[in-house]
Amino acid sequence: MTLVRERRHQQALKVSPPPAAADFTHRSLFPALSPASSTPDSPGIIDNLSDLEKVAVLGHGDGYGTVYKVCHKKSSSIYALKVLRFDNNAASGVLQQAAREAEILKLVDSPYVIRCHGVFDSGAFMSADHNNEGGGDLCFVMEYMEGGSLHDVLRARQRLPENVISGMAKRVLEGLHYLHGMQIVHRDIKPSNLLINSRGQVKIADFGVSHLVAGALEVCDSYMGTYAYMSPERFDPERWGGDNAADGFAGDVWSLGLVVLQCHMGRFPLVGPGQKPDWATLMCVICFGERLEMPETASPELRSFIWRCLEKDWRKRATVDELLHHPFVNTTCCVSTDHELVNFVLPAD
Ligand SMILES: Nc1ncnc2c1ncn2[C@@H]1O[C@H](COP(=O)(O)OP(=O)(O)OP(=O)(O)O)[C@@H](O)[C@H]1O
Repeated sequence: MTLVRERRHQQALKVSPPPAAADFTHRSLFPALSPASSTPDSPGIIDNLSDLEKVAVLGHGDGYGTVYKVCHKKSSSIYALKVLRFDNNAASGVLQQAAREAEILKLVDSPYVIRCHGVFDSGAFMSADHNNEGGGDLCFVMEYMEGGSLHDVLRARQRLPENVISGMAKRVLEGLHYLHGMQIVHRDIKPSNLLINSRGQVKIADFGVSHLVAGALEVCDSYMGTYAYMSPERFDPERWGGDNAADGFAGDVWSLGLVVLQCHMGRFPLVGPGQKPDWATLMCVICFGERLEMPETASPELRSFIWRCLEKDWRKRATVDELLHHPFVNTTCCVSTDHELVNFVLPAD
């Protein structure tokens, strides 16, 4: 409990940005990202941000980011544009996060992970909305996911039926399998980072806190993502033997298990109904509490799946490979097809 007492002052659900890195400035970040790149199968090559027209605001991130629905004027294709705005005082941790997201997005190419069609470092796009205070924008042109996030779906539907949960879980596992194969640990799997399109495809988004396990992009070990979905070994590495390398993959599995349980229960599972998950409560439940009781309303397959994900000792927790063979995501009659999933998520008006 000493740890709880020591850290009780940290009430926010977000980890603070890492300390400033001496050599990480606007100068070293932005030139590395220009010019924008387009993938070969993008519907139209996006040469310039002025090719895009704002259609609507899709959502806001943690204070630095806004996501717009945009139209590519030449091809009439629709994209999502995530704009991260920095002023001259932007903390270097935020710049690191943005650079990390850009670098990782450039590497990934999977039907289970959000596709990035280009990264721009211009201030032009936001200049109509904001006073130009000498800062800059980092803009990610991403595929547009019409169904929004799983967070939006849960807000509208509360609980999801098991076939929809298993269909979603299977797709997220495929995405994690791909990312982990690239030595990328996501570190922030949560409902608002799982997006759904009009074909019923579920894709992993938001690489702000992702982490390449090996290689030059391993820039910050202490920046870890949202507390609420954080595994015991990431919350309290000393007690649970976290070492920031091997356990990283297991941490993504824990987060997926919590998301799956939340989809079944219709609320965040680690605190009581209506209770806010503050830091101290989460610490107690995740690091010191007993293993969660599996809900009796769930099928044996679902209970077993969640049980294997929420094993507190990361060395005994299921791997993504094991879970891909689990009956919960492999019983044909129970796993929703893309068609069933999209009908549930995007019901006809
Ligand atoms: N590619 C996309 N297509 C459609 N909607 C999107 C897309 N990307 C993001 N959104 C919407 O915009 C919202 C904000 O996304 P953003 O990535 O900025 O932050 P977040 O994931 O909600 O929060 P955080 O900053 O904590 O990660 C999402 O919750 C989602 O509803």
